[in-house]
Amino acid sequence: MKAALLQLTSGDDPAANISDVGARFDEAVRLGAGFILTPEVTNCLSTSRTRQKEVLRPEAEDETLAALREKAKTARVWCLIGSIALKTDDADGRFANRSFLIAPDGSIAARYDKIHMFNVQVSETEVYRESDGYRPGETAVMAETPFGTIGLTVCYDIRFPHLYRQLAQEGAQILTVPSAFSAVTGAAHWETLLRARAIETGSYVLAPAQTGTHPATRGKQRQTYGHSMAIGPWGDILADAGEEPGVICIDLDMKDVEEARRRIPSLRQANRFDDPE
Ligand SMILES: O=C(O)CNC(=O)[C@H](CS)NC(=O)CCC(=O)C(=O)O
Repeated sequence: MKAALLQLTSGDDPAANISDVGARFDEAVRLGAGFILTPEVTNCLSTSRTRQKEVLRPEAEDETLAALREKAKTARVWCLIGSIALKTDDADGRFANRSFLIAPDGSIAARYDKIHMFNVQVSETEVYRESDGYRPGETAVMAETPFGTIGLTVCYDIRFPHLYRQLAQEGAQILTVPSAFSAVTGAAHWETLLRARAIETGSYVLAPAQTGTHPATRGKQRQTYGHSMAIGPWGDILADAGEEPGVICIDLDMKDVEEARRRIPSLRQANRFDDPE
């Protein structure tokens, strides 16, 4: 199975983002991809709560979701929409940061709400409080496909290794980590975190990412790190998209997952530290 990771510079105008991701999606189909993955907040990357309230929609009304379902159906491909920011019925008015797996008939095969919120002071001037705007998810999600079992995660989840170990122990072979990583932490940690999760779990790690300076009609512009990456189950970097928007492709073969886990069986060995008694 050929997988394509789309690297985007989404702004805060969902209509513009749909035409951008649509063009990259078509390019991936032309390249022969049967599984196409998009980054976190494919529909709207914004630093303004006011803007988000104006343009975000509930799941049933979201046009990015509808457009990508239609495109997956027309091309008969699988699609992991890294995430869509959505309105919810949350009492505090918080949004969901939700990842979707779309099947080749256009149906929604799985949904996952990002569990770990990016509440971090990256530097003196760069502070994130994701849980102010988003309601965190509470459950891990896996989905079977004909080319492998997928464990769905998003961005900051990458820093919580127990989630990945649990997904892999329960059968996931491909771990998806769509992201909008900050430029500062990306340079320091991104590649190492992705490769570590692949090595620890003997799994593919597919991380389509946002890149560059994101256009904003309201609020501050944000910078993201780019370097969308596909890591093999032995920890090797199979592809790196660099800093420009674009498409990278790799071949997925679950025999490589089996082989990595045969050589290093740590996934099957006990967590001896869980219970020191
Ligand atoms: O804000 C939105 O609309 C969508 N959410 C994101 O972009 C999130 C929260 S700001 N980004 C991350 O989790 C980056 C993590 C990161 O950079 C790290 O772990 O170092």
